[in-house]
Amino acid sequence: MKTLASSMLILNGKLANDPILRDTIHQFRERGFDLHVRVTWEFGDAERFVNEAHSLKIENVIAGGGDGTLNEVVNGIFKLEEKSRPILGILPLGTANDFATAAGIPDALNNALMLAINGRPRQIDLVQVNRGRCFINMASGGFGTKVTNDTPETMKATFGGVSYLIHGILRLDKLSPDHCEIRSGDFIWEGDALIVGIGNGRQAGGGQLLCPGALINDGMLNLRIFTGESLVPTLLSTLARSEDEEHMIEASGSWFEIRAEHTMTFNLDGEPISGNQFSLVVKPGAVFCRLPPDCPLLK
Ligand SMILES: Nc1ncnc2c1ncn2[C@@H]1O[C@H](COP(=O)(O)OP(=O)(O)OP(=O)(O)O)[C@@H](O)[C@H]1O
Repeated sequence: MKTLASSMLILNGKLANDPILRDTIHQFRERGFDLHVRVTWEFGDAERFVNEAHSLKIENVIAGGGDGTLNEVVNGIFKLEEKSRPILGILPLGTANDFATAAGIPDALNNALMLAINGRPRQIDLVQVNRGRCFINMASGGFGTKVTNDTPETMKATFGGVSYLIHGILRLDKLSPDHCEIRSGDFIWEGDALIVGIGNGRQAGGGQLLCPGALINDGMLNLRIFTGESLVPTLLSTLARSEDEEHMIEASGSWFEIRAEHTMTFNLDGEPISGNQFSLVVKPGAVFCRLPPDCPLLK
């Protein structure tokens, strides 16, 4: 008889007491699933739990939270020796869940948990930044990043994903474009970037479709730059027409380098990183992830 694979759910502590989640986990255990749960309290916990799962030889590690929790779990997995990396599962419980949404992970808790435990594992790319942390979904810079990083928790709790947009519009006057140079192979661009999206996945910042053609198993990154010196008119036209070619630059490559004279902030799956030089390199097929059969992010 085939034994069920063991799984560890690494749950963001903000969500630990949700009664529906508690019920769902109990139901899975009653059905015979070997499901361990660990709850984080702060940054760093998720990675420690990944290490624990690895030493217990647990097959599936499930990120239960938003994009930030997913990023921490992915980084924990990436640091392990490639051959013994556990399989990633995703239980989207955050405010935005940008990666999970674009990947077609079901909203219903029990369906998402079943997929995370039993779905078909697919080999997907990660992206390493400055030879350090990885992201699975997207590096976004400029307007979108400032908004995502500054959006207050109370606003997220009240308005959900839309709060990023509301908060951004409320503080338009304080935002300015980033002057930078971006290159990859033959591609080189220098100018004022309003928003920079470099995607393994497709959307960031609570539903902003920055890299609509990106795939997570093609060994490539998709770049989209929204340009403009005058923030308000450009932003408004960009929001109104997503195919505004005059203000949009696109490229793809297996790596990108970005240089800026001033400090720029990039948001890697929800976690900010600041500096004036960034190198982004695809790590092809770095992790196995359980995804829906019709996942739009797979080629
Ligand atoms: N118990 C906790 N309470 C508050 N924050 C926590 C806790 N445990 C971990 N964290 C931190 O929460 C951040 C990740 O949050 P996560 O992305 O999962 O949720 P979110 O912000 O609601 O989601 P989203 O990014 O989709 O808006 C990480 O920086 C992590 O270190």
